Amino acid sequence: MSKGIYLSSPEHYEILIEKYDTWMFDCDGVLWHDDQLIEGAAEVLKILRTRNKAIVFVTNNATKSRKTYKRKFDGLGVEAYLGEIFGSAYASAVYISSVIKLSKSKKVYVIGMIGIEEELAEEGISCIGGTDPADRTVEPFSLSNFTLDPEVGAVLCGFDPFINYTKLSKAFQYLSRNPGCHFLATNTDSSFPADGGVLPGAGAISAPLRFALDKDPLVIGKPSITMLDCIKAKIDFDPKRSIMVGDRLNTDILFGQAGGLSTLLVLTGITSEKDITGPNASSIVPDFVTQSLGDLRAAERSSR
Ligand SMILES: O=C(O)[C@H](O)[C@H](O)COP(=O)(O)O
Ligand SMILES: [Mg+2]
Repeated sequence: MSKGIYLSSPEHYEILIEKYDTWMFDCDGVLWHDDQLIEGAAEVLKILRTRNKAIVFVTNNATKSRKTYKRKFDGLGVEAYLGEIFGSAYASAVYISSVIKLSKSKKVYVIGMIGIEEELAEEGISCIGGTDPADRTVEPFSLSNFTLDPEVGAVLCGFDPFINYTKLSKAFQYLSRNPGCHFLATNTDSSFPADGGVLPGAGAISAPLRFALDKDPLVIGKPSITMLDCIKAKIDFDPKRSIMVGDRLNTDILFGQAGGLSTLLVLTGITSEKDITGPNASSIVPDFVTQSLGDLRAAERSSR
């Protein structure tokens, strides 16, 4: 089973940089862990910009809006522009407004963070739930205290560290009692690489709802082509001259492959060596593999 071309020499990295005009980067596990930049990542982005490469950031992390991500990049001293940033909260809000075309009189019940609320507001879509303190209760949920809001036309579920039985029960009411209510998920990553280890991801937040409803949501984020459509609506690129750099096989690499891009897997996030070699290797095979994005700094030395 081919396991992708392991890059190791400065020449390898130089050839790779020369070969692609558009570089799409996953964020968690590629550029950073939480607020800790991965060594060399910022330098590599600088090298690519000096080589006139197009840069796109594509994250399934729905906790932040594009504007908040721009502030995060600024705070970390990493050059980035709002138009380069695509998060699953943004893609979900665009999907609801432009594809579903949810009436402006309708609302979205949100399981998730302020990133989703801000992107929905940008699209002129009202929402309830989300960061509402009333939903963050530890009190048991009772239907006697619940009134279904007839204006809720969609439930959008993203990463929510305040997940609880109340949030799940309210979402369950909207989805089980209104057959026309859309069930959407920003992404279904099972876990994510945090600073210091791995934590349950957005997929672990929506899993109880999927089980209770015996129904899967429409997933907006990687590997869904919906996320790529959102990028294509804003950025022209030639998939044959583009590469997707990610740390997760079943989101980032599948996303790149679905879009006809080349793919580079880095081992600084979720995927480790044992996932791509040996008897239990995944059937998802990236084009290229390297330990860390920072390895591409070596290209500079070979081009001197
Ligand atoms: O759990 C999540 O929401 C995602 O796993 C996490 O945020 C991944 O973000 P990405 O690696 O796509 O930047
Ligand atoms: Mg990642």
